[in-house]
Amino acid sequence: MITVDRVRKVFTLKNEEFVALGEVSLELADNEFVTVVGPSGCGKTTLMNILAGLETPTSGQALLDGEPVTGPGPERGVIFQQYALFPWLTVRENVEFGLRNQGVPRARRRVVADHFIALVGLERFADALPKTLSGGMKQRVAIARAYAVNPSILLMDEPFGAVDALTRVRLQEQLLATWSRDRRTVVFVTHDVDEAVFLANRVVVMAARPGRIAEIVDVDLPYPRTEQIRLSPQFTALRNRVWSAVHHQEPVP
Ligand SMILES: Nc1ncnc2c1ncn2[C@@H]1O[C@H](COP(=O)(O)OP(=O)(O)OP(=O)(O)O)[C@@H](O)[C@H]1O
Repeated sequence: MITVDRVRKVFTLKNEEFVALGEVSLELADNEFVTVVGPSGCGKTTLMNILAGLETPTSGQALLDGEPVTGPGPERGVIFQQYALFPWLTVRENVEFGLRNQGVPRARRRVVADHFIALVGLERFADALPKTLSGGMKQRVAIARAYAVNPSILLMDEPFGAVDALTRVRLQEQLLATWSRDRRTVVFVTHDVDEAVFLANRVVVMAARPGRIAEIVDVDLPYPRTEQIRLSPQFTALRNRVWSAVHHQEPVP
């Protein structure tokens, strides 16, 4: 279980304090798929960085199964938009990297890496260096690399932001297929309300100034999420509800 317990994050810039996160509290059960949406600057990335152990809260804490998060850990796979690949390693070597750290034997590493490279549709580029790939392709390598080490928690911050619309739908479907086969906890930040509703069993809507949770919407649509579900009136109703929670926020005086 992930617990966010009264987390506050204040940044100080030129002696001015900026409250990126007010008191945010949230509990995520194991194997939940939670998406986080909200206007720019509402603290989504700050929250993810705190869960990833890359940033410490000013007060309050994040806990994993009751243990405070004090840094990154192998049980948390991180896929952030800015999360860079190693430029001197090929696609396959990048995907194998975490497995190598875990001491997985060479032959097994290759099988696992090739499986996830195929899952993101990059078989033909397994021996290529990152600099020869487009932004969206690099992001797919980062996804394959995170999946390969099989973390129990996936933290994804706008992972599909840089990919084209068609690839995006394909990656959404693959992510859900992987998650359905092999459930794990996913926290997924997006700007895209449709994506938030399509993927999640709960959508956390955040508001800005100070960053806080505005509303949590349960998405009681069955999995697998099919195109039929995407086109259903229930989906549209939920999407409209999340949309208005994001776009019609009362400014804080
Ligand atoms: N290291 C930092 N120093 C100072 N201010 C920061 C820092 N990191 C974030 N902030 C500020 O905190 C606020 C929240 O930033 P954050 O990146 O978490 O928002 P976000 O919801 O992810 O935004 P976006 O959707 O635009 O990525 C922003 O106003 C940002 O300027």
